[in-house]
Amino acid sequence: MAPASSLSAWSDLDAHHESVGKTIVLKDAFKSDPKRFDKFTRKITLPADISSESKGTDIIFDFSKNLITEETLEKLVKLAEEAGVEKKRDAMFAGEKINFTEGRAVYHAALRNVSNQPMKVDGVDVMNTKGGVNEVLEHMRVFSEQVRSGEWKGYTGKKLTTIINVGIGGSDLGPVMVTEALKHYGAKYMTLHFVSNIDGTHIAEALANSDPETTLFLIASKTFTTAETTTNANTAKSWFLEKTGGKGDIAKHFVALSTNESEVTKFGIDAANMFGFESWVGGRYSVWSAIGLSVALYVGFDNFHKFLAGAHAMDQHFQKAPLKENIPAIGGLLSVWYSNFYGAQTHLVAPFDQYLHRFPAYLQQLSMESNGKTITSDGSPAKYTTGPILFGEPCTNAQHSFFQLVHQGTKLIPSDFILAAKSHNPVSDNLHQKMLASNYLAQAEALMVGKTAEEVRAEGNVPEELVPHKVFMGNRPTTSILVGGAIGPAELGALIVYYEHLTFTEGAVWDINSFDQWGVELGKVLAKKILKEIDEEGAGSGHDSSTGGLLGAFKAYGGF
Ligand SMILES: O=P(O)(O)OC[C@H]1O[C@](O)(CO)[C@@H](O)[C@@H]1O
Repeated sequence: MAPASSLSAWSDLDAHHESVGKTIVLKDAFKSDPKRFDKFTRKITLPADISSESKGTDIIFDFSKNLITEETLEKLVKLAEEAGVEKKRDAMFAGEKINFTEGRAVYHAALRNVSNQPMKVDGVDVMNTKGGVNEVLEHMRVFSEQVRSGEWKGYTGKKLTTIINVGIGGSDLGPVMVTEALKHYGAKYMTLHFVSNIDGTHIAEALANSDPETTLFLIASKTFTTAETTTNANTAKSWFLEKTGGKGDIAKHFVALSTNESEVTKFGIDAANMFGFESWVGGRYSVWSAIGLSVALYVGFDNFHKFLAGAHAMDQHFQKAPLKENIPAIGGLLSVWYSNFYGAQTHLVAPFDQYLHRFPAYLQQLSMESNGKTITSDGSPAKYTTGPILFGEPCTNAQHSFFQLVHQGTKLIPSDFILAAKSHNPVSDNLHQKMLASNYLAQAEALMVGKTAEEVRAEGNVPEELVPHKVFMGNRPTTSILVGGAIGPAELGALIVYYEHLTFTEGAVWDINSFDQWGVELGKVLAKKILKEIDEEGAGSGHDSSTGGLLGAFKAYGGF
Protein backbone atom coordinates (compact mmCIF):
# COMPACT_ATOMS: atom_id res chain seq x y z
CA MET A 1 0.00 0.00 0.00
CA ALA A 2 1.23 3.51 -0.76
CA PRO A 3 2.14 5.83 2.12
CA ALA A 4 -0.93 7.80 3.15
CA SER A 5 0.62 11.16 2.34
CA SER A 6 1.17 10.17 -1.29
CA LEU A 7 -2.55 9.58 -1.87
CA SER A 8 -4.43 12.20 -3.81
CA ALA A 9 -7.14 12.34 -1.14
CA TRP A 10 -4.44 13.33 1.36
CA SER A 11 -3.36 16.36 -0.72
CA ASP A 12 -6.98 17.17 -1.23
CA LEU A 13 -7.55 17.12 2.53
CA ASP A 14 -4.48 19.29 3.02
CA ALA A 15 -5.98 21.93 0.75
CA HIS A 16 -9.37 21.48 2.38
CA HIS A 17 -7.81 22.03 5.79
CA GLU A 18 -6.29 25.32 4.59
CA SER A 19 -9.53 26.56 3.10
CA VAL A 20 -12.19 25.09 5.39
CA GLY A 21 -10.63 23.24 8.31
CA LYS A 22 -8.72 26.22 9.62
CA THR A 23 -11.65 28.56 9.36
CA ILE A 24 -14.64 26.52 10.46
CA VAL A 25 -16.31 27.97 13.54
CA LEU A 26 -18.44 25.28 15.10
CA LYS A 27 -20.92 27.50 16.88
CA ASP A 28 -21.61 29.32 13.60
CA ALA A 29 -21.90 26.02 11.75
CA PHE A 30 -24.65 25.02 14.20
CA LYS A 31 -26.41 28.38 13.79
CA SER A 32 -26.38 28.19 10.03
CA ASP A 33 -27.46 24.55 9.86
CA PRO A 34 -30.24 23.47 12.22
CA LYS A 35 -29.84 19.91 10.95
CA ARG A 36 -26.15 19.62 11.83
CA PHE A 37 -26.79 17.28 14.77
CA ASP A 38 -28.88 14.94 12.61
CA LYS A 39 -26.40 15.07 9.76
CA PHE A 40 -23.43 14.01 11.80
CA THR A 41 -25.02 11.66 14.30
CA ARG A 42 -24.90 7.91 13.77
CA LYS A 43 -26.69 5.24 15.73
CA ILE A 44 -26.36 1.54 16.35
CA THR A 45 -29.12 -0.43 18.05
CA LEU A 46 -28.23 -3.53 20.01
CA PRO A 47 -30.75 -6.38 19.83
CA ALA A 48 -33.30 -6.64 22.65
CA ASP A 49 -32.26 -10.13 23.73
CA ILE A 50 -28.79 -8.97 24.75
CA SER A 51 -29.42 -5.37 25.80
CA SER A 52 -30.01 -3.68 29.12
CA GLU A 53 -33.13 -2.15 27.52
CA SER A 54 -36.09 -4.43 26.84
CA LYS A 55 -36.57 -2.88 23.39
CA GLY A 56 -32.88 -2.96 22.55
CA THR A 57 -30.34 -0.27 23.33
CA ASP A 58 -29.47 2.57 20.97
CA ILE A 59 -25.96 3.93 21.16
CA ILE A 60 -25.71 7.38 19.64
CA PHE A 61 -22.44 8.75 18.33
CA ASP A 62 -22.71 12.49 17.90
CA PHE A 63 -19.86 13.61 15.64
CA SER A 64 -21.43 17.03 15.00
CA LYS A 65 -19.17 18.94 17.40
CA ASN A 66 -16.15 18.03 15.32
CA LEU A 67 -14.31 20.42 13.01
CA ILE A 68 -15.92 19.04 9.89
CA THR A 69 -18.37 19.87 7.14
CA GLU A 70 -20.17 17.40 4.92
CA GLU A 71 -17.41 17.96 2.40
CA THR A 72 -14.76 17.08 5.01
CA LEU A 73 -16.49 13.80 5.72
CA GLU A 74 -16.65 13.01 2.03
CA LYS A 75 -12.96 13.74 1.63
CA LEU A 76 -12.08 11.63 4.66
CA VAL A 77 -14.13 8.77 3.23
CA LYS A 78 -12.21 9.20 -0.03
CA LEU A 79 -8.96 8.92 1.91
CA ALA A 80 -10.18 5.70 3.52
CA GLU A 81 -11.09 4.34 0.09
CA GLU A 82 -7.74 5.24 -1.42
CA ALA A 83 -5.92 3.79 1.59
CA GLY A 84 -7.82 0.53 1.15
CA VAL A 85 -9.46 0.56 4.59
CA GLU A 86 -12.37 -1.60 3.41
CA LYS A 87 -10.05 -4.04 1.67
CA LYS A 88 -7.92 -4.33 4.78
CA ARG A 89 -11.01 -4.73 6.97
CA ASP A 90 -12.31 -7.50 4.73
CA ALA A 91 -8.91 -9.18 4.82
CA MET A 92 -8.99 -9.09 8.62
CA PHE A 93 -12.45 -10.67 8.75
CA ALA A 94 -11.37 -13.23 6.15
CA GLY A 95 -8.59 -14.46 8.43
CA GLU A 96 -5.79 -13.24 6.18
CA LYS A 97 -2.38 -12.70 7.79
CA ILE A 98 -2.59 -8.94 7.99
CA ASN A 99 -0.19 -8.89 10.94
CA PHE A 100 2.56 -8.96 8.35
CA THR A 101 5.58 -8.69 10.65
CA GLU A 102 4.55 -11.77 12.61
CA GLY A 103 2.81 -13.64 9.79
CA ARG A 104 -0.42 -13.92 11.76
CA ALA A 105 -4.10 -13.46 11.19
CA VAL A 106 -5.86 -10.88 13.35
CA TYR A 107 -8.93 -12.76 14.30
CA HIS A 108 -10.20 -11.72 17.72
CA ALA A 109 -13.55 -11.04 16.02
CA ALA A 110 -13.94 -14.84 15.80
CA LEU A 111 -14.00 -15.01 19.60
CA ARG A 112 -17.23 -13.01 19.67
CA ASN A 113 -18.74 -14.49 16.53
CA VAL A 114 -21.89 -15.48 18.41
CA SER A 115 -23.81 -15.95 15.17
CA ASN A 116 -21.33 -18.78 14.54
CA GLN A 117 -20.69 -18.10 10.86
CA PRO A 118 -17.70 -20.14 9.72
CA MET A 119 -14.52 -18.11 10.19
CA LYS A 120 -11.39 -19.64 8.74
CA VAL A 121 -7.65 -19.31 9.16
CA ASP A 122 -5.56 -21.40 6.78
CA GLY A 123 -8.75 -23.09 5.61
CA VAL A 124 -9.72 -24.28 9.12
CA ASP A 125 -12.98 -23.10 10.68
CA VAL A 126 -11.68 -21.75 14.00
CA MET A 127 -15.17 -21.79 15.46
CA ASN A 128 -15.79 -25.51 15.35
CA THR A 129 -12.41 -27.16 15.09
CA LYS A 130 -11.12 -29.21 18.04
CA GLY A 131 -9.92 -26.78 20.70
CA GLY A 132 -11.57 -23.99 18.73
CA VAL A 133 -13.60 -21.00 19.85
CA ASN A 134 -16.82 -22.84 20.67
CA GLU A 135 -15.09 -25.61 22.58
CA VAL A 136 -13.16 -23.15 24.76
CA LEU A 137 -16.31 -21.13 25.36
CA GLU A 138 -18.08 -24.28 26.49
CA HIS A 139 -15.20 -25.10 28.81
CA MET A 140 -15.44 -21.56 30.23
CA ARG A 141 -19.19 -21.93 30.68
CA VAL A 142 -18.94 -25.24 32.49
CA PHE A 143 -16.06 -24.15 34.70
CA SER A 144 -17.51 -20.73 35.61
CA GLU A 145 -20.85 -22.31 36.47
CA GLN A 146 -19.17 -24.98 38.59
CA VAL A 147 -17.17 -22.40 40.53
CA ARG A 148 -20.15 -20.08 41.00
CA SER A 149 -22.44 -22.88 42.14
CA GLY A 150 -19.83 -24.32 44.51
CA GLU A 151 -19.69 -27.62 42.66
CA TRP A 152 -16.00 -26.92 41.98
CA LYS A 153 -14.49 -26.95 45.44
CA GLY A 154 -11.15 -26.11 46.95
CA TYR A 155 -8.90 -28.79 48.44
CA THR A 156 -10.74 -28.73 51.80
CA GLY A 157 -14.17 -28.84 50.17
CA LYS A 158 -14.96 -25.14 50.43
CA LYS A 159 -16.46 -22.94 47.71
CA LEU A 160 -13.94 -20.69 45.96
CA THR A 161 -14.81 -17.06 46.58
CA THR A 162 -11.56 -15.18 45.96
CA ILE A 163 -10.29 -14.93 42.39
CA ILE A 164 -6.74 -13.75 41.80
CA ASN A 165 -5.96 -13.08 38.15
CA VAL A 166 -2.22 -12.95 37.56
CA GLY A 167 -1.39 -11.32 34.23
CA ILE A 168 -0.15 -8.10 32.70
CA GLY A 169 -0.93 -5.89 29.69
CA GLY A 170 -3.82 -7.36 27.74
CA SER A 171 -3.95 -10.28 30.16
CA ASP A 172 -4.80 -7.82 32.92
CA LEU A 173 -6.25 -4.57 31.60
CA GLY A 174 -9.21 -6.13 29.79
CA PRO A 175 -10.30 -8.31 32.72
CA VAL A 176 -9.81 -5.46 35.24
CA MET A 177 -11.61 -2.90 33.14
CA VAL A 178 -14.53 -5.18 32.27
CA THR A 179 -15.07 -6.55 35.77
CA GLU A 180 -15.04 -2.98 37.09
CA ALA A 181 -17.38 -1.78 34.35
CA LEU A 182 -19.80 -4.64 35.05
CA LYS A 183 -19.57 -4.56 38.83
CA HIS A 184 -23.32 -4.06 38.98
CA TYR A 185 -23.67 -7.58 37.53
CA GLY A 186 -20.91 -9.13 39.63
CA ALA A 187 -21.24 -11.82 42.31
CA LYS A 188 -21.32 -9.85 45.53
CA TYR A 189 -19.71 -12.64 47.55
CA MET A 190 -16.63 -12.74 45.30
CA THR A 191 -13.43 -10.88 45.98
CA LEU A 192 -11.38 -10.16 42.88
CA HIS A 193 -7.72 -9.24 42.70
CA PHE A 194 -5.75 -8.46 39.57
CA VAL A 195 -2.04 -8.80 40.09
CA SER A 196 0.06 -7.43 37.28
CA ASN A 197 3.01 -5.41 38.53
CA ILE A 198 6.36 -7.06 39.23
CA ASP A 199 6.48 -4.81 42.29
CA GLY A 200 6.10 -7.40 45.05
CA THR A 201 3.62 -5.12 46.75
CA HIS A 202 0.99 -6.07 44.21
CA ILE A 203 0.99 -9.81 44.89
CA ALA A 204 1.69 -9.33 48.60
CA GLU A 205 -1.37 -7.12 49.03
CA ALA A 206 -3.55 -9.57 47.10
CA LEU A 207 -2.39 -12.52 49.18
CA ALA A 208 -2.46 -10.69 52.49
CA ASN A 209 -6.13 -11.30 53.23
CA SER A 210 -6.70 -14.29 50.97
CA ASP A 211 -7.49 -17.71 52.30
CA PRO A 212 -5.79 -20.52 50.36
CA GLU A 213 -8.77 -22.79 50.97
CA THR A 214 -11.10 -20.47 49.06
CA THR A 215 -8.80 -18.84 46.52
CA LEU A 216 -8.67 -19.57 42.80
CA PHE A 217 -5.67 -18.35 40.80
CA LEU A 218 -6.06 -17.62 37.10
CA ILE A 219 -2.63 -17.43 35.52
CA ALA A 220 -3.33 -15.33 32.46
CA SER A 221 -0.60 -15.09 29.87
CA LYS A 222 -0.84 -15.57 26.14
CA THR A 223 2.82 -16.60 25.90
CA PHE A 224 3.26 -17.89 29.47
CA THR A 225 6.78 -16.48 29.32
CA THR A 226 6.16 -12.90 30.47
CA ALA A 227 8.58 -12.27 33.32
CA GLU A 228 6.16 -10.37 35.55
CA THR A 229 3.46 -12.99 35.24
CA THR A 230 5.61 -16.09 35.69
CA THR A 231 7.34 -14.51 38.69
CA ASN A 232 4.05 -13.46 40.31
CA ALA A 233 2.56 -16.88 39.51
CA ASN A 234 5.51 -18.69 41.11
CA THR A 235 5.23 -16.49 44.20
CA ALA A 236 1.51 -17.30 44.36
CA LYS A 237 2.22 -21.02 44.01
CA SER A 238 4.86 -20.94 46.78
CA TRP A 239 2.45 -19.04 49.04
CA PHE A 240 -0.28 -21.58 48.33
CA LEU A 241 1.93 -24.60 48.99
CA GLU A 242 3.40 -23.05 52.12
CA LYS A 243 0.04 -21.99 53.57
CA THR A 244 -1.49 -25.38 52.90
CA GLY A 245 1.50 -27.26 54.30
CA GLY A 246 1.99 -28.88 50.92
CA LYS A 247 -1.51 -30.39 51.09
CA GLY A 248 -3.07 -27.86 48.74
CA ASP A 249 -4.16 -29.27 45.42
CA ILE A 250 -2.80 -27.10 42.60
CA ALA A 251 -5.32 -28.66 40.18
CA LYS A 252 -8.22 -27.27 42.21
CA HIS A 253 -6.78 -23.82 42.80
CA PHE A 254 -4.75 -22.89 39.70
CA VAL A 255 -5.92 -22.65 36.10
CA ALA A 256 -4.08 -21.22 33.11
CA LEU A 257 -5.36 -18.97 30.36
CA SER A 258 -2.81 -19.27 27.61
CA THR A 259 -1.75 -20.38 24.16
CA ASN A 260 1.37 -22.18 25.44
CA GLU A 261 0.51 -25.64 26.72
CA SER A 262 4.09 -26.80 27.27
CA GLU A 263 4.96 -23.83 29.53
CA VAL A 264 1.64 -24.22 31.35
CA THR A 265 2.32 -27.86 32.19
CA LYS A 266 5.95 -27.05 33.10
CA PHE A 267 4.57 -24.60 35.64
CA GLY A 268 2.55 -27.42 37.17
CA ILE A 269 -0.93 -26.75 35.82
CA ASP A 270 -2.64 -29.71 34.25
CA ALA A 271 -3.49 -29.21 30.54
CA ALA A 272 -7.09 -30.09 31.49
CA ASN A 273 -7.17 -26.89 33.55
CA MET A 274 -5.90 -24.77 30.73
CA PHE A 275 -8.21 -22.55 28.71
CA GLY A 276 -6.58 -22.01 25.37
CA PHE A 277 -6.64 -19.57 22.51
CA GLU A 278 -4.62 -19.06 19.37
CA SER A 279 -1.75 -16.87 18.28
CA TRP A 280 -4.12 -14.90 16.05
CA VAL A 281 -5.47 -13.22 19.20
CA GLY A 282 -3.32 -10.20 20.05
CA GLY A 283 -2.77 -9.63 23.77
CA ARG A 284 -4.60 -6.31 23.77
CA TYR A 285 -7.60 -7.97 22.09
CA SER A 286 -7.68 -11.00 24.36
CA VAL A 287 -10.43 -10.13 26.83
CA TRP A 288 -12.83 -11.86 24.43
CA SER A 289 -10.84 -15.08 24.74
CA ALA A 290 -10.11 -17.37 27.68
CA ILE A 291 -8.33 -14.35 29.18
CA GLY A 292 -11.88 -13.15 29.96
CA LEU A 293 -12.45 -16.07 32.36
CA SER A 294 -12.43 -13.78 35.42
CA VAL A 295 -15.24 -11.81 33.76
CA ALA A 296 -17.30 -14.97 33.20
CA LEU A 297 -16.67 -16.07 36.79
CA TYR A 298 -17.67 -12.70 38.21
CA VAL A 299 -20.70 -11.74 36.11
CA GLY A 300 -21.76 -15.24 35.06
CA PHE A 301 -21.45 -16.89 31.67
CA ASP A 302 -24.77 -15.55 30.32
CA ASN A 303 -23.57 -12.02 30.87
CA PHE A 304 -20.18 -12.85 29.38
CA HIS A 305 -22.01 -14.15 26.34
CA LYS A 306 -24.00 -10.91 26.07
CA PHE A 307 -20.71 -9.03 26.27
CA LEU A 308 -19.48 -11.03 23.26
CA ALA A 309 -22.79 -10.49 21.47
CA GLY A 310 -22.66 -6.69 21.90
CA ALA A 311 -19.16 -6.76 20.49
CA HIS A 312 -20.33 -8.89 17.58
CA ALA A 313 -23.07 -6.38 16.78
CA MET A 314 -20.43 -3.66 16.42
CA ASP A 315 -18.26 -6.01 14.32
CA GLN A 316 -21.13 -6.56 11.96
CA HIS A 317 -21.80 -2.85 11.69
CA PHE A 318 -18.12 -2.20 10.93
CA GLN A 319 -18.11 -4.95 8.33
CA LYS A 320 -21.28 -3.93 6.55
CA ALA A 321 -21.94 -0.20 6.91
CA PRO A 322 -20.74 2.06 4.09
CA LEU A 323 -17.83 4.20 5.20
CA LYS A 324 -19.90 7.37 5.48
CA GLU A 325 -22.25 5.64 7.90
CA ASN A 326 -19.64 3.47 9.53
CA ILE A 327 -19.30 4.56 13.15
CA PRO A 328 -15.82 3.21 14.02
CA ALA A 329 -14.51 4.22 10.57
CA ILE A 330 -15.72 7.79 11.11
CA GLY A 331 -14.09 7.81 14.56
CA GLY A 332 -10.80 6.66 13.05
CA LEU A 333 -10.95 9.13 10.17
CA LEU A 334 -11.58 11.99 12.58
CA SER A 335 -8.50 10.95 14.48
CA VAL A 336 -6.50 11.06 11.24
CA TRP A 337 -8.02 14.47 10.44
CA TYR A 338 -6.89 15.92 13.76
CA SER A 339 -3.54 14.14 13.97
CA ASN A 340 -2.32 14.75 10.46
CA PHE A 341 -3.96 17.97 9.40
CA TYR A 342 -4.31 19.91 12.68
CA GLY A 343 -1.18 18.48 14.34
CA ALA A 344 -3.13 17.18 17.35
CA GLN A 345 -0.99 14.88 19.48
CA THR A 346 -3.54 13.48 21.88
CA HIS A 347 -6.93 11.87 22.16
CA LEU A 348 -8.88 12.29 25.37
CA VAL A 349 -11.51 9.74 26.37
CA ALA A 350 -13.58 10.79 29.36
CA PRO A 351 -16.37 8.45 30.44
CA PHE A 352 -19.02 10.15 32.52
CA ASP A 353 -19.41 6.89 34.36
CA GLN A 354 -17.62 5.72 37.48
CA TYR A 355 -17.90 2.06 36.49
CA LEU A 356 -15.81 2.90 33.40
CA HIS A 357 -12.97 4.30 35.46
CA ARG A 358 -10.41 1.87 33.95
CA PHE A 359 -11.72 2.30 30.39
CA PRO A 360 -9.13 4.96 29.43
CA ALA A 361 -6.31 2.78 30.81
CA TYR A 362 -7.58 -0.13 28.73
CA LEU A 363 -7.82 2.08 25.64
CA GLN A 364 -4.29 3.33 26.19
CA GLN A 365 -2.92 -0.13 25.47
CA LEU A 366 -5.37 -0.71 22.64
CA SER A 367 -4.50 2.52 20.89
CA MET A 368 -0.89 3.16 21.78
CA GLU A 369 0.43 -0.41 21.53
CA SER A 370 -1.40 -0.75 18.21
CA ASN A 371 -0.54 2.50 16.50
CA GLY A 372 2.59 3.69 18.29
CA LYS A 373 4.56 2.83 15.16
CA THR A 374 6.82 4.68 12.73
CA ILE A 375 7.46 2.10 10.03
CA THR A 376 5.00 1.64 7.16
CA SER A 377 4.25 -1.51 5.19
CA ASP A 378 7.20 -1.10 2.80
CA GLY A 379 9.67 -0.77 5.67
CA SER A 380 10.17 2.98 5.34
CA PRO A 381 9.45 5.49 8.10
CA ALA A 382 6.11 7.28 7.92
CA LYS A 383 6.38 10.87 6.77
CA TYR A 384 3.44 11.80 8.95
CA THR A 385 2.49 11.48 12.57
CA THR A 386 0.77 8.24 13.65
CA GLY A 387 -0.84 7.05 16.90
CA PRO A 388 -1.99 9.81 19.24
CA ILE A 389 -1.33 9.77 22.97
CA LEU A 390 -4.57 8.49 24.43
CA PHE A 391 -5.40 9.49 27.96
CA GLY A 392 -8.41 9.97 30.16
CA GLU A 393 -10.12 9.74 33.49
CA PRO A 394 -13.75 9.49 34.45
CA CYS A 395 -15.74 12.66 34.74
CA THR A 396 -16.67 14.65 36.58
CA ASN A 397 -13.33 14.01 38.36
CA ALA A 398 -11.28 14.92 35.30
CA GLN A 399 -13.01 18.29 35.08
CA HIS A 400 -11.54 19.16 38.45
CA SER A 401 -8.02 18.15 37.51
CA PHE A 402 -6.77 18.49 33.93
CA PHE A 403 -9.72 20.01 32.07
CA GLN A 404 -8.17 23.46 32.56
CA LEU A 405 -5.71 22.55 29.81
CA VAL A 406 -8.42 21.11 27.59
CA HIS A 407 -10.39 24.38 27.79
CA GLN A 408 -7.69 27.01 27.81
CA GLY A 409 -4.37 25.35 26.99
CA THR A 410 -2.45 25.87 23.78
CA LYS A 411 -3.05 22.32 22.53
CA LEU A 412 -5.91 20.97 20.50
CA ILE A 413 -7.27 17.92 22.34
CA PRO A 414 -9.98 16.06 20.45
CA SER A 415 -12.14 14.54 23.18
CA ASP A 416 -14.72 11.78 23.49
CA PHE A 417 -17.37 11.98 26.19
CA ILE A 418 -19.36 8.87 27.07
CA LEU A 419 -22.58 8.80 29.07
CA ALA A 420 -25.27 6.21 29.76
CA ALA A 421 -28.77 7.66 29.89
CA LYS A 422 -29.62 5.37 32.80
CA SER A 423 -27.60 4.81 35.92
CA HIS A 424 -27.39 1.48 37.72
CA ASN A 425 -27.46 3.55 40.89
CA PRO A 426 -30.18 6.17 40.58
CA VAL A 427 -29.60 7.41 44.10
CA SER A 428 -31.22 10.52 45.58
CA ASP A 429 -34.05 10.30 43.12
CA ASN A 430 -31.61 10.37 40.18
CA LEU A 431 -30.15 13.70 41.23
CA HIS A 432 -26.61 12.39 40.70
CA GLN A 433 -27.45 11.12 37.24
CA LYS A 434 -29.00 14.43 36.25
CA MET A 435 -25.96 16.31 37.49
CA LEU A 436 -23.67 13.89 35.67
CA ALA A 437 -25.63 14.39 32.44
CA SER A 438 -25.65 18.16 32.85
CA ASN A 439 -21.85 18.10 33.08
CA TYR A 440 -21.55 15.78 30.09
CA LEU A 441 -23.59 18.20 28.01
CA ALA A 442 -22.09 21.35 29.47
CA GLN A 443 -18.48 20.34 28.93
CA ALA A 444 -18.95 19.61 25.24
CA GLU A 445 -20.94 22.80 24.80
CA ALA A 446 -18.41 24.92 26.69
CA LEU A 447 -15.51 23.48 24.72
CA MET A 448 -17.31 24.34 21.52
CA VAL A 449 -18.85 27.77 22.18
CA GLY A 450 -16.10 29.13 24.41
CA LYS A 451 -16.46 32.65 25.75
CA THR A 452 -15.38 35.84 24.00
CA ALA A 453 -13.86 38.92 25.65
CA GLU A 454 -17.13 40.77 24.99
CA GLU A 455 -19.07 38.07 26.80
CA VAL A 456 -16.66 38.23 29.72
CA ARG A 457 -17.05 42.01 29.92
CA ALA A 458 -20.81 41.73 29.65
CA GLU A 459 -20.81 39.69 32.85
CA GLY A 460 -19.76 42.91 34.59
CA ASN A 461 -17.32 43.61 37.39
CA VAL A 462 -14.38 42.03 35.61
CA PRO A 463 -11.22 44.13 35.79
CA GLU A 464 -9.93 44.68 32.27
CA GLU A 465 -6.59 43.00 33.02
CA LEU A 466 -8.45 39.79 33.93
CA VAL A 467 -10.53 39.68 30.77
CA PRO A 468 -8.02 37.71 28.64
CA HIS A 469 -7.61 35.16 31.44
CA LYS A 470 -11.34 34.51 31.43
CA VAL A 471 -11.68 34.11 27.69
CA PHE A 472 -12.30 30.60 26.32
CA MET A 473 -11.31 30.21 22.70
CA GLY A 474 -13.86 27.49 22.11
CA ASN A 475 -14.06 25.58 18.82
CA ARG A 476 -12.57 22.54 20.58
CA PRO A 477 -13.88 19.31 19.11
CA THR A 478 -15.73 16.58 20.94
CA THR A 479 -17.49 13.37 20.04
CA SER A 480 -20.37 12.61 22.38
CA ILE A 481 -21.36 9.00 22.84
CA LEU A 482 -24.72 8.41 24.49
CA VAL A 483 -25.86 4.93 25.49
CA GLY A 484 -29.65 4.96 25.40
CA GLY A 485 -30.01 2.88 28.54
CA ALA A 486 -27.67 1.54 31.16
CA ILE A 487 -24.25 0.15 30.34
CA GLY A 488 -24.71 -3.59 30.54
CA PRO A 489 -22.47 -6.32 29.13
CA ALA A 490 -23.63 -5.90 25.52
CA GLU A 491 -23.37 -2.12 25.59
CA LEU A 492 -19.85 -2.38 27.00
CA GLY A 493 -18.88 -4.93 24.35
CA ALA A 494 -20.06 -2.62 21.59
CA LEU A 495 -18.23 0.40 23.05
CA ILE A 496 -14.94 -1.49 23.25
CA VAL A 497 -15.24 -2.67 19.66
CA TYR A 498 -15.99 0.89 18.53
CA TYR A 499 -12.52 1.81 19.77
CA GLU A 500 -10.94 -1.37 18.38
CA HIS A 501 -12.12 -0.61 14.87
CA LEU A 502 -11.42 3.10 15.23
CA THR A 503 -7.83 2.07 15.97
CA PHE A 504 -7.89 -0.33 13.02
CA THR A 505 -9.07 2.45 10.70
CA GLU A 506 -6.30 4.80 11.84
CA GLY A 507 -3.64 2.13 11.31
CA ALA A 508 -5.06 1.16 7.92
CA VAL A 509 -4.84 4.76 6.72
CA TRP A 510 -1.38 5.23 8.18
CA ASP A 511 -0.22 2.03 6.44
CA ILE A 512 1.34 0.63 9.61
CA ASN A 513 1.00 -2.77 11.25
CA SER A 514 -1.38 -2.17 14.16
CA PHE A 515 -0.95 -5.72 15.43
CA ASP A 516 2.64 -6.23 16.51
CA GLN A 517 4.45 -4.65 19.47
CA TRP A 518 8.19 -4.89 18.86
CA GLY A 519 8.62 -1.63 20.76
CA VAL A 520 8.25 -3.36 24.11
CA GLU A 521 11.11 -5.81 23.52
CA LEU A 522 14.27 -3.73 24.00
CA GLY A 523 13.44 -2.76 27.57
CA LYS A 524 12.65 -6.40 28.42
CA VAL A 525 16.07 -7.56 27.15
CA LEU A 526 17.98 -4.84 29.00
CA ALA A 527 16.05 -5.55 32.22
CA LYS A 528 17.15 -9.21 32.05
CA LYS A 529 20.82 -8.21 31.72
CA ILE A 530 20.57 -5.68 34.55
CA LEU A 531 18.79 -8.18 36.81
CA LYS A 532 21.85 -10.42 36.55
CA GLU A 533 24.15 -7.49 37.24
CA ILE A 534 22.30 -6.68 40.46
CA ASP A 535 23.46 -10.03 41.82
CA GLU A 536 27.00 -9.66 40.50
CA GLU A 537 29.90 -7.58 41.83
CA GLY A 538 30.22 -3.98 40.63
CA ALA A 539 27.91 -1.64 38.79
CA GLY A 540 27.34 -3.64 35.63
CA SER A 541 29.15 -3.26 32.35
CA GLY A 542 28.67 -1.47 29.09
CA HIS A 543 26.23 1.07 30.49
CA ASP A 544 26.26 4.82 30.08
CA SER A 545 27.37 6.67 33.21
CA SER A 546 23.81 7.49 34.25
CA THR A 547 22.56 3.89 34.12
CA GLY A 548 25.79 2.56 35.68
CA GLY A 549 25.75 5.29 38.35
CA LEU A 550 22.14 4.63 39.27
CA LEU A 551 22.70 0.87 39.33
CA GLY A 552 25.63 1.32 41.72
CA ALA A 553 23.62 3.68 43.92
CA PHE A 554 20.63 1.33 43.98
CA LYS A 555 22.84 -1.55 45.08
CA ALA A 556 24.53 0.52 47.76
CA TYR A 557 21.33 2.04 49.18
CA GLY A 558 19.30 -1.15 48.85
CA GLY A 559 22.01 -3.37 50.36
CA PHE A 560 22.31 -5.60 47.28
O1 LIG B 1 -0.21 -12.35 27.86
P1 LIG B 1 1.26 -12.24 27.86
O2 LIG B 1 1.91 -13.11 26.84
O3 LIG B 1 1.82 -12.48 29.23
O4 LIG B 1 1.64 -10.77 27.45
C1 LIG B 1 1.24 -9.67 28.21
C2 LIG B 1 1.39 -8.39 27.48
O5 LIG B 1 2.73 -8.17 27.12
C3 LIG B 1 2.81 -7.57 25.85
O6 LIG B 1 3.32 -8.50 24.96
C4 LIG B 1 3.70 -6.35 25.88
O7 LIG B 1 4.91 -6.62 26.53
C5 LIG B 1 1.39 -7.20 25.52
O8 LIG B 1 1.16 -7.10 24.17
C6 LIG B 1 0.63 -8.27 26.18
O9 LIG B 1 -0.71 -7.95 26.36
